[in-house]
Amino acid sequence: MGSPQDTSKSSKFERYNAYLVRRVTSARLLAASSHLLFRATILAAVFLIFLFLLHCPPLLHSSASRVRSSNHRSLLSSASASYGGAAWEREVRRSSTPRRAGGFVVLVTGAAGFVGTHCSLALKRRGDGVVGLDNFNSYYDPSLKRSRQALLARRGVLVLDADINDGALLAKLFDVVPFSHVLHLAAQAGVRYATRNPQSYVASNVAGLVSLFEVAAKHADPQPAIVWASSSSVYGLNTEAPFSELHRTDRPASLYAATKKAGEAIAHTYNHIYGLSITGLRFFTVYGPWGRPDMAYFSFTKSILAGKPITLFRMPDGAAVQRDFTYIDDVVKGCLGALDTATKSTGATGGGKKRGPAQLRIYNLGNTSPVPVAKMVAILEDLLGKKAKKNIVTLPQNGDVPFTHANVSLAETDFGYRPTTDLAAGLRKFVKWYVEYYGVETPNKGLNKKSKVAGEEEKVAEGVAASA
Ligand SMILES: O=C(O)[C@H]1O[C@H](OP(=O)(O)OP(=O)(O)OC[C@H]2O[C@@H](n3ccc(=O)[nH]c3=O)[C@H](O)[C@@H]2O)[C@H](O)[C@@H](O)[C@@H]1O
Repeated sequence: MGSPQDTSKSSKFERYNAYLVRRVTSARLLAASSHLLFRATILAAVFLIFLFLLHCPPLLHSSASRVRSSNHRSLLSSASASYGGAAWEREVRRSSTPRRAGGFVVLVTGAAGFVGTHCSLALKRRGDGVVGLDNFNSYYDPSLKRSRQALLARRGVLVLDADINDGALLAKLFDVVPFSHVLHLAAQAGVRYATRNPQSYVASNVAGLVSLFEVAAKHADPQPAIVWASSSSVYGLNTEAPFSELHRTDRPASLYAATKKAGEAIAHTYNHIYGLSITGLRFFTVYGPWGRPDMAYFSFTKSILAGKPITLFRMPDGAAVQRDFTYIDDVVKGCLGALDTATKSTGATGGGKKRGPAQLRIYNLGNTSPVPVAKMVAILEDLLGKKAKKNIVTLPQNGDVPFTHANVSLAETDFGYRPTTDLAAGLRKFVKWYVEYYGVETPNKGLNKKSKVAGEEEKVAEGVAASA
């Protein structure tokens, strides 16, 4: 039996134990609740950040679109987004200042492209101020575009690395320079490639065109007059020949043609609402020095010299496929004629409506004499002194049309457009340029001779006619 002292001792122990249990329990509770508090704080912070982002769409949008656009750039171009600053503005102003009284101030888009390079040089040569832009995408060898850019730089024409979808850059350019004209040649070209990369046509030929028209209509002060490149392909399945601007163009055979036709409709809208002066030029298979490597005459030359086979299309009934091949110098004269006869835009800037009707024009710029593609190959064989290995196949269903043939009487009446170069003469100039530019030898020794006259060599290599 325990003593009363023992009893009091044990109850002390019990009390002490109970006290310990209570402390441990409350410590556990405290730890658990502080964990809970910590988690709740994290959750609340995440929730607050989410709410903040949700209510700041411009931030979300701009960072997302920057990521998208940088992805796009890394895929398609090496364009750099850096622009602005005193040095940049000085360069832009220097390039755009005319050297003749009443000279134009022209923004040329796609200036490092084939037609863009030739037109920029021709404008600069006659004393107009020119600033070019190009996104240098990799649709075909960007090093050729860089060589054209270097050629333009030697002639005092600045070509910026920029995309026509970059509205902020376009707006900045119009802030720095009051362009009187835009020669809009930037586009996704190529008829058959549209089945492989349809979105690139929508991005350049539709969205890019709208981006340019938006800035020209709503931001530029004064509004410029715009001349832009449409295409013979808009005639699509039209069977009436030669193609006149009055013929149907509502049956495009390729997505490329459809986007160019859409461009013509979009031009109508911007002319109608904002009073933009707009001229569309339907180019017919333009070829020549500094041309596009994706085009048949260019890639055939490369393959023939390399001894590789070429594929020649013919119609299912065996008939020849024909093109109204048009030499670059003739097209340049047409572009300059269109610029020279373009009247001023009539719209108010800042999103205002037009003050009166503005000019809206469409012209064919072709050669007026279609040539079978097989004949083009025969001319190349002759010039190169080497036979092609021909693989003849039926025209695939990928957007090609059987023939093109331009009626150019409208352009002749309005600005004296008259093509003067036949295919044999034009291809001779192209092959001469090709041989010099790529430093290749041909079995035709006459073509390999270098010019002995000082300065002539560069002219031949540049393939630029002094008259253009
Ligand atoms: O006139 C136009 O609007 C268009 O002219 C050319 O388009 P295309 O006439 O198809 O030019 P190429 O690709 O050089 O073809 C020329 C001809 O060679 C034929 N061809 C092409 C490639 C090939 O491997 N084999 C072949 O027989 C084509 O069917 C076509 O008849 C340009 O590539 C387009 O950008 C331009 O807008």
